[in-house]
Amino acid sequence: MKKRVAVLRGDGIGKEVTDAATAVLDSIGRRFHHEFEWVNGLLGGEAVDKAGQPLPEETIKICEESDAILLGAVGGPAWDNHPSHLRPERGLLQIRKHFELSVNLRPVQAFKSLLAVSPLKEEVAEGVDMMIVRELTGGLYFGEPSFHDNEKAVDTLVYAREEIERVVIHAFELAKQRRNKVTSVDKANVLESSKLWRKIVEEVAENYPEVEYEHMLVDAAAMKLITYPAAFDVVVTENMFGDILSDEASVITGSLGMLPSASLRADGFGMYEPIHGSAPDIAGQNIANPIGAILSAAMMLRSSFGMEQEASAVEKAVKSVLEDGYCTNEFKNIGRKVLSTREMTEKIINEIECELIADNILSAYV
Ligand SMILES: NC(=O)c1ccc[n+]([C@@H]2O[C@H](COP(=O)([O-])OP(=O)(O)OC[C@H]3O[C@@H](n4cnc5c(N)ncnc54)[C@H](O)[C@@H]3O)[C@@H](O)[C@H]2O)c1
Ligand SMILES: CC(C)[C@H](C(=O)O)[C@@H](O)C(=O)O
Ligand SMILES: [Mg+2]
Repeated sequence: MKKRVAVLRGDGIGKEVTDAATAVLDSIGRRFHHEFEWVNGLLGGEAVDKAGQPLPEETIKICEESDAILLGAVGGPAWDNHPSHLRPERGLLQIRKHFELSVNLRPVQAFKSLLAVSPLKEEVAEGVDMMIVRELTGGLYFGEPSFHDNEKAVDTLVYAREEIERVVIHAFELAKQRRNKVTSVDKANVLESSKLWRKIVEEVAENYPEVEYEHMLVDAAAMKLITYPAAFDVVVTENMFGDILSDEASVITGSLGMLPSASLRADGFGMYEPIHGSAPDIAGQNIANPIGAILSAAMMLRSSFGMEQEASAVEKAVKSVLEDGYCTNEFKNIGRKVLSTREMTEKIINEIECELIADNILSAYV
């Protein structure tokens, strides 16, 4: 199968981890006889510098002509004082909005081999397998008016029924394929938007009698997420709560660098990116953890291309390298074998290609 993928490496470690993800997918291509055509586009700070805007028209065109989008991360101190329309993060919000990527899936899984390095007690992190479903194109990030001057600052939190319905339905559908439980997180004791959110969750739930659901206020959810994370199956929430809770949940896995994500349009078109940022503190040092980006690529294989076996091969390779005791720099000082970004990527590729050699030997005898 031939697939064309728009690659938006972005800024800082975004470039390093995206290179890792495409290298891993090239090895999947070799093993399963697929051809991935990578088409680079500018996004974020580099796009501001080279094209005068964080999301150039040319990038939109490249993405429109592709089967999926792979993204690194954007931002960095060089652009922190730019006006809002020239901030790298603005480009990210624009691309999410342009492609109507309203459902953002952020799976959180505790790898057994990393349980000992999670800041949480082993018995708390053990068995965690949750899916955070974050609304991605509404809420505070996009509401108007939005401005500040020296005396006043305004952000607007707006949600239309349809925006809430589609993400909540997605969450209940996912729960049906998982453990039949939805936790809807809101702030309905204060926010009007959360009151509508809660009402819609109850309406949708009526169509899913087999799915158990609960409402949880976001402050309590933030606490329960790290004290009793195994209790969560599908967590559905609005844009900003989902942003914050998913970084918090990454702690369960041991590192922010571990978490992947998929941002999906209603017709299945998707953009795939790790949940972390451009990490200026470690950029350019070849020490970033590429696993979040590599697992995002696996989500792309499964969700955009229907390549289940290929996605599993990536996930299996990641798991196996972690089980062999390897890790990246943020896990140093805990007695594991520390690899650079590129070395970790090569180890994962070796795992994938070992299986290729095994397949070849096997087919020679069959
Ligand atoms: N999707 C995105 O493009 C995205 C997401 C979050 C933040 N950002 C942007 O990134 C910039 C930096 O933000 P920040 O520092 O608050 O958040 P960050 O996620 O970039 O980094 C937070 C901390 O986690 C560490 N970290 C992150 N990813 C890692 C990885 N793969 N391996 C090892 N360690 C990793 C960093 O070194 C840092 O200490 C800002 O401009 C922000 O707006 C972009
Ligand atoms: C960079 C920022 C706009 C972005 C967000 O808040 O959505 C990031 O934190 C993320 O989680 O993808
Ligand atoms: Mg975030």
